[in-house]
This record gives sequence, structure tokens and C-alpha cells, in this order.
Amino acid sequence: MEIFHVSAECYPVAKVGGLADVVGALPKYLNQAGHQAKVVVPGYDNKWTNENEFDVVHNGRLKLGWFYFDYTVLQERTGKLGFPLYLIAIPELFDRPNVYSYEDDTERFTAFQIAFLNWLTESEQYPDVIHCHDHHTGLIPFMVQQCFNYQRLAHTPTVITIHNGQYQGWFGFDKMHYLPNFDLSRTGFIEWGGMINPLAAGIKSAWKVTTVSPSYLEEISHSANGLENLLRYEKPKSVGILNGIDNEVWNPKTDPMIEANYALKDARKGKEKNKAFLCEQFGLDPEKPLFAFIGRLVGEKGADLLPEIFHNSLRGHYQEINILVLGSGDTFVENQLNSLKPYFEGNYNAYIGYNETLSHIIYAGADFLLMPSRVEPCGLNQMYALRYGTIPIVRRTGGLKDTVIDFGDNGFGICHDQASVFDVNYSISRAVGLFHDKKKMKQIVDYILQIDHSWEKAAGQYLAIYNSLKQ
Ligand SMILES: Nc1ncnc2c1ncn2[C@@H]1O[C@H](COP(=O)(O)OP(=O)(O)O[C@H]2O[C@H](CO)[C@@H](O)[C@H](O)[C@H]2O)[C@@H](O)[C@H]1O
Repeated sequence: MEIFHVSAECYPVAKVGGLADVVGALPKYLNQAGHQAKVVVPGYDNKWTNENEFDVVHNGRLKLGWFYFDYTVLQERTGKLGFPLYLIAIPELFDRPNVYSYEDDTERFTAFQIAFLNWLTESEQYPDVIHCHDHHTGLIPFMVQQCFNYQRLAHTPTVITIHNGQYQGWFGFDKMHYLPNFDLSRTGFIEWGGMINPLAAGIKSAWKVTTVSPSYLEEISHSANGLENLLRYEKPKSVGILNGIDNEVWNPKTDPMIEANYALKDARKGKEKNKAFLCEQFGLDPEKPLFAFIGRLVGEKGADLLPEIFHNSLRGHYQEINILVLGSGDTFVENQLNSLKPYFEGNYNAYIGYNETLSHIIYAGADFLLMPSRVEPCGLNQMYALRYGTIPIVRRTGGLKDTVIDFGDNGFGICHDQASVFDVNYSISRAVGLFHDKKKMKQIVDYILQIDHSWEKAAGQYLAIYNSLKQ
């Protein structure tokens, strides 16, 4: 079966968060299962693109409202990612280093989607499935079905995966002329709440909707940033599939980014070496439990709670614990996290920014990983933590609820119900107790190192969906 995955991100080509990890892994596993899964992302002007080689496979021109843009489709030459990778280069819109947060993001991602469909129709490619990811590609299922230019693709099954329903890509009807012509009586398919809503358009028009965990599918029928009623209505065509992780990239035995590699039998030593490295880099004490947070510093992740949580725990367990943060996002939170440093020197540090290598070393060297998320559609960090023998401390929500069981319930993690300062401080206190129970700690670490969250299972569930859509 031939499947095109279309996305704004793909690891290692362009990564902002977990979307990239999924799009960089799932297609590889689909190919290993004997299918032809391909990935299409915009051609950004970033390090990865500049360091790799491509062949031009198509040149075209697209119309966006009153403007015309030339675009080129480039194919990565070696196939080393485990899937054919195509970049759609639209120099005026994507020749920039970052993935998002430009004023013309609406124009950029609408043009990207049009270019993708133009390319398929002009080169007469008819895949078995087009799989879209998040709102940046949510207009594709609509355009395939409704735009006159793409009539020949009208019967191609489309799937949309919601990685994060908070962001929907809204824009006004003053930009409706960006879309290629369609029967205006179908305008309802792109509208939600008086705006053009690309995520809603994807949900309405795609043949199947998937969310990245079963619990998240339940949650979004009552909390989805305005899309609750739509998601409830579309529930019969929706499925929750828990993400996997790329066991080749995230493998403590072979990971080239960490200080010392390890497996089950030498996990204690290996983790100690990584912890020692981190503690030296960040002026922390390797004898004390190390708590870490990795992620985007935004409300969904509970990042605004972190400064108070850290302040309370560092005072309550005075000089007994270490805390290390890696993240970027809300400037106010970034400043607050930085401003804690002088008060708790030797026990607390923060790296404000994005650093892939450091994230791997933290998963390997920390004892506990904090995830006080308000919303967590799946969450990959807790699965990476488990893979590296680090105990996750999570709020029971979305995918966190589906993947972590409290050690008090014969499980292996620490769970709390509220995204509140009190709940997290209490969980940290429980973790300190656990850390000093060496026997229990070893038993849990040995157990979690053997949990398998690889993509094989989830890839099989996606294949079952694709097969059910076969014409
Ligand atoms: N400062 C930093 N430096 C280095 N690495 C950093 C970093 N900040 C984040 N990361 C990395 O980015 C990824 C984050 O993935 P998540 O799944 O936790 O969240 P995200 O909210 O981006 O994804 C959304 O999509 C994914 C995929 O479906 C869902 O799991 C999730 O719940 C949903 O919110 C991890 O690989 C993490 O290590």
C-alpha cells in the first residue's frame, strides 16, 4: 500500500516537538511491514536540509489568492531515513530557519498543502491513502474532496491524526480565496465558530480521524478548545491509537548522544555515569535524587506551575534533591525559572533553549521525570524516560493515563490527579522516599527498562485503518 504522510515536522529534518518524532518513525515501521510510506514536509532553510543532498523530482507553480509561487519537490537522495522523504521548497515562504511563528503562517501552510496536491495531480500519482497530521495539513482532506482542480483525487481516502487539538490554525473568511475553487455551497466544511478552521475542516472531511491515545479521544469530547461538539459528532469515524517510540533512535544501548551506553544488566552504572556528567555540567550533587523536566514551557504542559513547585520542593527538601529543567517557550516562565538559580545554587539549574543531545542525556541520567501536564494527547517524554530507566511522575491525563501506573498500585511510576502545585510537590516527596528505598528503586528501574513501547503495535493499528478504507 502506498501512503503519503504530510506534515509540518519530521525528525530529524525539522523538529519542534513530538509531532516530528511520530512522523519520523511511523512511516519507517510501515515500510518495514512491507508498505510504501512516504513523508512530505516543507523545505525549510535549516541545518539538516543544508547538510543533505536531494534530487529535483518536480517543478510547478501554485496560485494562492492573487499570488503565484514557484515550488520544487525535492527527494532525499540516499533513503537513509527508512522512508522516501520529499521536501516541498517554496522559497518565498519557507526559506527560513524556523518551522512556525511567522506572521504569514496561514499563507505558508496553505501554499504547502496546495503545492502537495498540485504535485500529486500533475505527476499523476494516486496513493492508497493520504495521511495528514494536525491543522497544518487539515485543509487537504477538504481540498481533495471539494476543489475542482483535484477531482482526480476525489476518491483517495484521507486520514487526519490529531496530535494536539489546542492549535487549530484559524483564519478569517477574507482569506477564503486562497483555496482553489470549489462549490461555495460546501463552505460549511471549512467553517467552525465563524472562522475558517483547518483542523475542523480536516476532521469533517477526512475519512478517519485518529487521536494519539485512547484517553485523549475520550477527553476531547468534553475539552477540545471549542471543537467538542464536532468531535462528539464525528466519534463514529474516530479511533485513539497510542503512539509508539522509535526504539532505534531512543536506545540506551546504542544512543550516540549519551555519555555512557547501558542495558538492563549494567543500568545502574550506566545511569550513574550519565548523572555524574549532568551534575558536573550543571553544578548539581550526584548523590541526591535528580528530578528533571523537558519540554515546551507552555500552559498545556503545566510549565507555569513549575517555578512554585520547584521553590516549594527545594525548600521542603532543603539540600536533599536536585532539579534540572530543559525547555523553552513562554518568556515569563523562562525568566522565572532562570531567576530561581541563585537561590538554590548546587541543587537547581535550568537550560532555557532547545537541545536534542542534552534531552537524551537527561532521559539517561535523571532519576525522575516530571510531567504535570494539563493536556497531554499522548506524551512521548514519559515513554523515553521509561526506555532509559527514569521514573515518570505524571498527571493522570490523556496518554499519560494510558502509559503510567502508580507504584502504589503495583505499577512503576508516580501519578497524581490534578495539575496543581500541591499534587506535584506531594509526588516529589513520595519520589524522595522511593529513591532512598534502594531495593524498590532497583526493582522498578529494572522493570521499566523492559517495557516495550515500540511502533510495531501502533503501526499495525494504522494499517488496519488504511485497509478498512481500501476502495
Ligand atoms: N527544549 C527541548 N530540547 C530538546 N528536546 C525537547 C525540548 N522540548 C521538547 N523536546 C522534545 O520534544 C518532544 C516532545 O514531545 P511530546 O510528545 O511530549 O510533546 P508535544 O507537545 O510537542 O507533542 C504533541 O504531539 C505528540 C505526538 O503525537 C504527543 O505525544 C503530545 O502529547 C502532543 O502534545 C520530545 O522528543 C522531547 O524530548
